[in-house]
Amino acid sequence: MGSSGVSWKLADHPKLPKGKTVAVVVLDGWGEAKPNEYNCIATAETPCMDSLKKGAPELWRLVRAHGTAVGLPTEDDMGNSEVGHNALGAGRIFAQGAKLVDIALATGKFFEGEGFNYIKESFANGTLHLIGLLSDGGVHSRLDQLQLLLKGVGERGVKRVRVHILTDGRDVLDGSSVEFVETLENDLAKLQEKGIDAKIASGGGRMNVSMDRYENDWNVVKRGWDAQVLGEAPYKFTNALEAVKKLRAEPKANDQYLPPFVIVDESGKPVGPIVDGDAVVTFNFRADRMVMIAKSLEYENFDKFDRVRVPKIRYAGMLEYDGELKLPSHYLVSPPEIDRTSGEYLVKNGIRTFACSETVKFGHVTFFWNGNRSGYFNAELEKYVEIPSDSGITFNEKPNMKALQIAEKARDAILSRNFDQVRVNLPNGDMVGHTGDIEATVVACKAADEAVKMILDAIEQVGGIYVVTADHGNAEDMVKRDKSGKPLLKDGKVQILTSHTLEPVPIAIGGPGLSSGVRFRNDVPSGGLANVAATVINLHGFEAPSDYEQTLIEVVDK
Ligand SMILES: O=C(O)[C@@H](CO)OP(=O)(O)O
Ligand SMILES: [Mn+2]
Ligand SMILES: [Mn+2]
Repeated sequence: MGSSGVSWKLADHPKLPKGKTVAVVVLDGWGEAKPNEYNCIATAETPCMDSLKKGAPELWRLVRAHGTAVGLPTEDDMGNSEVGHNALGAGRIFAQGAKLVDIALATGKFFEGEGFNYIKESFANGTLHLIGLLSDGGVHSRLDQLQLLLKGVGERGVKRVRVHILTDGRDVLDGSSVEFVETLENDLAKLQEKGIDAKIASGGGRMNVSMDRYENDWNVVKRGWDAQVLGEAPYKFTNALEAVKKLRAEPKANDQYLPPFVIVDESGKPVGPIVDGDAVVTFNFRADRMVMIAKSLEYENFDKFDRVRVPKIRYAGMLEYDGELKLPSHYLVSPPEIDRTSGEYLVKNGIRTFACSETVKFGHVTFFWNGNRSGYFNAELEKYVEIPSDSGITFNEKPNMKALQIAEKARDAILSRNFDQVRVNLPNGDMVGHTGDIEATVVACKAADEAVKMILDAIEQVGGIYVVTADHGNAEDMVKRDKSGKPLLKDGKVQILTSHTLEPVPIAIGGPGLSSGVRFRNDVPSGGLANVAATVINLHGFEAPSDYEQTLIEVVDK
């Protein structure tokens, strides 16, 4: 037993040997769907992934990657990277942020906790600012939760509310921002009827304003700061609906990338800069794209950009966004406590681990994989490598991204024989899929397939084992469909789907180091991403902890 009372020692697997190099490849946004013109994976040349599927039927299968299989509230919730990598790494299903906030709101605990009491102190003399993604996508935030929050603060003495909206178009259809703003304006009007001064104060597209992640581009957060805190932005409007409609009318405009704007009164003064004595809530529950803004709002010493004026505020996150950094120090709902992840077990059993991706997904194979924990468990046994992503472009401009460089790093790590597990995330299908550019997404899928090939070749050379899977769907379906599966039209054109999907994802295992007789069991038909951890632990020659979701493999005598 360790000092924490956890017994970290894993039992030897009765049949599987230790000492094989295991490559774990996560294709981001790579689901399985019928081939058709909107399935970029099927359209793309992907000889490597095709051969895994066709080559060994007992070593290829599908696993669930959405809804309750990954801890989301309902089966209508698409998967996403956070919940997907959490499940892959943790081997168990934890109720995720979306669900935890739902429960806290339903039971009323939301309004009784430390975080809420803290911000409430500003209600009498200050303004409450709510900053977050205005969307019902359910990946980072949900509109109905924002509505309940607004109603709740209205009933608890708030006098002045300012909402700083970030438009989506990534987890929901492009163009849907207009309806979301209309809905929000209605809710604010209800508060106004009760005598509460409630308005939208600023806005901008999520990829352009505030929601950067993994320090890819601090300018994104700065643009948000300027609009939300300083009340400065290149565009000024007297009303948010007009703002979104006018900005969308620009050629090539798109909800994800709307420029920052502020709402001003008749005299041209911004209606809601953040000032001393105010309270601020970032209402996204998901962590990755809130860490940077949280730092800018909370840290006294901060040098990522010039904040110009730093108001004394009471700030709370919807959730705690980084458990290691204790960031932010106040939050409304406690995050899932994801403990005893496979990464921690394996390192404590001597498995030397290498993990790599490019910036936009680096935290996925490290932070999310390790249960939302930053840093190493044991720096002597682990190495995490981040390849800088391109910034300031949309990824359809360079759909190959850094797939090749990631694969080269993985190859070198495998061939060095210094690592027992070499884990990567290949972002292409997802990041390019989110742009809605079908041609570019086809190129992206080909690039990801080539990267997989390079890693599998290296595994071949060292006599290792590979596990190739994905975290959720995206590139396999690029069109919005009706219930019967037919593409939905709007103004005579199909509606392009930029979001993730509800599709299952493939998992393939193999390689010269795989013991003969290993095959997928057929008694785990509804297996999901959380079953992968036990599978990988087995392939390293150990039995998984008994409370992990069961392994997907068995070893039959041959
Ligand atoms: O870009 C993101 O933040 C989400 C979509 O909102 O994608 P992923 O879960 O793949 O990171
Ligand atoms: Mn993903
Ligand atoms: Mn994505």
